[in-house]
Amino acid sequence: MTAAATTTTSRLARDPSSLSNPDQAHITHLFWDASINFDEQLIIAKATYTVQLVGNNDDPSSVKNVKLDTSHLDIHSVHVNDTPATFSLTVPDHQKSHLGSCLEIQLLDNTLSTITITISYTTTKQCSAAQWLPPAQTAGKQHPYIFTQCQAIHARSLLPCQDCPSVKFEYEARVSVPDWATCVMSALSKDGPSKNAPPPPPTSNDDNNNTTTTTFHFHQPTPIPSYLFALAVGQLSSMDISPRCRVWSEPSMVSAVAFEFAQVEQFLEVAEELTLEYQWGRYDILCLPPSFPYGGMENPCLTFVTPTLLAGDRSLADVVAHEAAHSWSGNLVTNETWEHFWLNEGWTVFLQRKIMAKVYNDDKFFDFDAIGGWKDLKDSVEEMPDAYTKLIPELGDGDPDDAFSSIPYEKGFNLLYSLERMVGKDKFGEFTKAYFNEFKFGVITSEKFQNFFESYFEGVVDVSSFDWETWLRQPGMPEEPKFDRTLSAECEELAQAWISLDEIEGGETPSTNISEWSTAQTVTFLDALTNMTNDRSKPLSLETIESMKEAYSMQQSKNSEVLHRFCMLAVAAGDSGIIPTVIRFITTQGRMKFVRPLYRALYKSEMGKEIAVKTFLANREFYHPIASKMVATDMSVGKTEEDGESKSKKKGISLMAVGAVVVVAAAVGIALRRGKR
Ligand SMILES: CC/C=C\C/C=C\C[C@@H](O)/C=C/C=C/C=C\[C@@H](O)CCCC(=O)O
Ligand SMILES: [Zn+2]
Repeated sequence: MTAAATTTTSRLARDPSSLSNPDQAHITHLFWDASINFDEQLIIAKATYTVQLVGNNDDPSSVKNVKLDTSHLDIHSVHVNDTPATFSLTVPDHQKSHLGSCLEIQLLDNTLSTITITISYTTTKQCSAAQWLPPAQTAGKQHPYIFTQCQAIHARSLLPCQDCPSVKFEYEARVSVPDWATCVMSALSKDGPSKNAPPPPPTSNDDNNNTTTTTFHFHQPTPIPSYLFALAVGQLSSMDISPRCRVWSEPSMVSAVAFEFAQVEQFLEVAEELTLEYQWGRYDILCLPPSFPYGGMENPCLTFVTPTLLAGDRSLADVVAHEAAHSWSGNLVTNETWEHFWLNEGWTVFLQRKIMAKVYNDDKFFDFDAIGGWKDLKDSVEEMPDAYTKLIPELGDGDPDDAFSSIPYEKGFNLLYSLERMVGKDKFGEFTKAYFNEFKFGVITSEKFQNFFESYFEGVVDVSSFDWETWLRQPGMPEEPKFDRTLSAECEELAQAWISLDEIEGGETPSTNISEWSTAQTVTFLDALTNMTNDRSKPLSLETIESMKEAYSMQQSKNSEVLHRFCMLAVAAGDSGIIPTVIRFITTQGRMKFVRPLYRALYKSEMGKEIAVKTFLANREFYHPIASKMVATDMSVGKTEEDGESKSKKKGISLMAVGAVVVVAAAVGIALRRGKR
């Protein structure tokens, strides 16, 4: 490990998203002993932490307490060095409920620099990190399922921790589950004959409920921040796709998942050429049930992905390239606080585009994909408050989930792209390797990044003209770079042709045959068309939408990216015929990238406002708690159904007056998920 590897907490910026005190003490190791109780939908756990005390002037005896983040945990007991300890939980601030309560553990007469803290606790129904799925929400329909999503600050609802990315710890885990289930974690298995083998059923015993259980064992020897702690338990199968890569999913999907992500070994090899050797041993992929709220989550050793990537033709596998790239940017070099999130995501998008350009053997793909990213950036800048359009957002004690958008991804990418253009590709390639090598196992801020860049190029290239201040601290869009539009031109021309048809009465339907186009081309066409309608501040007409349906049948697309974009255009056009398709789409998968804009668009439209609220209320249990919270906020729906109704009524929406079409359409979602198609 390099010097950056040591977490020198005294020099860390204060993290506004955590109530813990890492400047006084930090966790270096966790042993997590947990039992998954599907009947009660809770986790009963004992967490044992090795904690290094720092204190004032490096005097451990000055540390009076250790403060940990928790959220809705039932804490049963706390021991310090095997002796019962006094602890208290602060009352959560309702204005900042995402921060949870601080667990303060008193240290008495301590002179040791390293102590052990053991906490017995149980999670509760309010655990925002976990979604407990009933059998009906799984592909197999036989058994329940649980999965977690901790980024950004949900780990505290799963275990007491220093829920700030600046604190990195190794972990070991022993997880007891029903004997039909398999447990996977963001770690290496200790159960197989070798660490690479799928775990055989390890030990069996009877727990208190007389259910036969199996215990799985894991270790994560590379220190991780709390947001990368992850777990899934369900009926799972696996298939090897390379010596270090295996896919996991419910049994009926595993071949499809193996086919879709077969390129992952190649992604890793290209990423290694761009950065440095892969550090995590294994790179496995878990394809989750459809309510997983993100495209992918870079949990170390085990990326989590949404099944909406299963297009059947590998056309959406760039999300896996993205998650694989996080093995360096984010997981190895980690944003010190969430205000520097762009360093996780901007770098990851940059590496992802380099990887895909190499895999497609086409340099021009880099700009082609960046053009799509530019549109996402524009949309986010229009939608988000100014404070969140800065690359270093003013997060304060606001909820990081509220600040999440494409901005850190795409503005961050464009900052790196401008730097690359300034110094040249070759030099930037060398800088990339130097950067990951310097900060691996450590944490990074925007200031550290700027300093490292400037000193790296000192005397080599004049980089003094780069306007860091505007890039990092000013709101809004950066200046648009001159992207190479060779690959996008045809897609943009077709979009222009549809706009012309839309504007000229009796015009000709464009004749371009797109049946052989790649998904990326189709998506670029739809993005360009959306951009053009936004620029002229007028949606497409109903006639144009009808002609598009006839020409391309995108309303029936099996590709989630294509279907999503077409649905957005049709809703904006006021096409009530698209509503059943939209409802089916937003009630059979819970990926926020698709679900949130569609709910918002429906909610904004005259035809869809009541439908949106009613559909959400009828299906809210289907969504992961994070998605449910975000959609509810987007539509000002309250926490409970009654609350939602009263809030909606205050906004002038009568939920009683929902038409038959709405009820039928909402039922479609439920029936489809129950497999009644
Ligand atoms: C500037 C914002 C500051 C902090 C926010 C950090 C995390 C926020 C949070 O809401 C978690 C995000 C997790 C993202 C996981 C995966 C994404 O790459 C998915 C992107 C969308 C998709 O493809 O579905
Ligand atoms: Zn990412």
